[in-house]
Amino acid sequence: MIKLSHITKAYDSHVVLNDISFNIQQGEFIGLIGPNGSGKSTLLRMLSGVERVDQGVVELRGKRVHEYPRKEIARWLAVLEQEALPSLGFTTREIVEMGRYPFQNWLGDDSNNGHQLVDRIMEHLQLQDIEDRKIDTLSGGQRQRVALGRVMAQEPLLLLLDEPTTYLDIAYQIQMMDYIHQWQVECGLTVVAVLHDLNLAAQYCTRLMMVSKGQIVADGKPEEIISPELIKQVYGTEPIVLKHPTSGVPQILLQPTGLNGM
Ligand SMILES: Nc1ncnc2c1ncn2[C@@H]1O[C@H](COP(=O)(O)OP(=O)(O)OP(=O)(O)O)[C@@H](O)[C@H]1O
Repeated sequence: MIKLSHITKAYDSHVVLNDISFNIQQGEFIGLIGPNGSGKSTLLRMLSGVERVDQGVVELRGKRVHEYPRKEIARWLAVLEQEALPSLGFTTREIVEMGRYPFQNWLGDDSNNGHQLVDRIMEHLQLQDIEDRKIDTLSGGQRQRVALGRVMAQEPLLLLLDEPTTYLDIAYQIQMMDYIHQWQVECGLTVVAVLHDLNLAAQYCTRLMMVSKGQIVADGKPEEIISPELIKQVYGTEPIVLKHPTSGVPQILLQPTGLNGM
């Protein structure tokens, strides 16, 4: 699905991504984790093709990302970013319908029964009660559900997410990740998500890539990546790592440094 070969990207003379290579298979749920400023969002922008690499090659489904016309790539690649919704007076339903744009002809007709799909998504994400509300009147959690509805309407094969749970309370965080996980499992969706919350990342991702100073310093299953040693090496703070009592995945507890030795 995704093949990166020797990607390098610099802004001015500051190297942000340094010789990154990896492959991602269809159906994987990848978490990009790592400290602030390590290059995670930049890497996501290289994957979606909105920014060009300086060196190296990004291939999606066997073809260089920049060789795809934008409308064609939008039929199978969707990006969910923070605060990416337009706010100029659109309703919830209108925003979700925008996801169908890549499938419409010049008359605005949808080639694939898009209306029924939008109805199902509105129901699945419990958006019917607010379908006529302008999105600038919604809460942060509701807006994030609407943004998810729009990318679901796109029916992508590849979903790129940048911090999908920021600003959400714990119930909405779990709900959001559950929706995405269910979609990934049922439809064989490939997901690449930038996540700061290492506990959510370990719960939902099949594979984690730790980004540090523009390089992938570790790549593997959550139980291989979430270790006190690696986290200390990369973040400079050493957590306690425990096994989740029901799922068995590693979970971290932070240790305030001022309490050490008390
Ligand atoms: N358009 C840009 N112009 C100049 N520098 C940039 C640009 N985009 C990113 N950078 C720099 O590249 C580095 C990596 O940024 P990036 O946003 O990819 O990191 P990140 O790991 O996603 O960070 P965070 O976790 O804080 O969101 C940072 O030093 C940032 O300032």
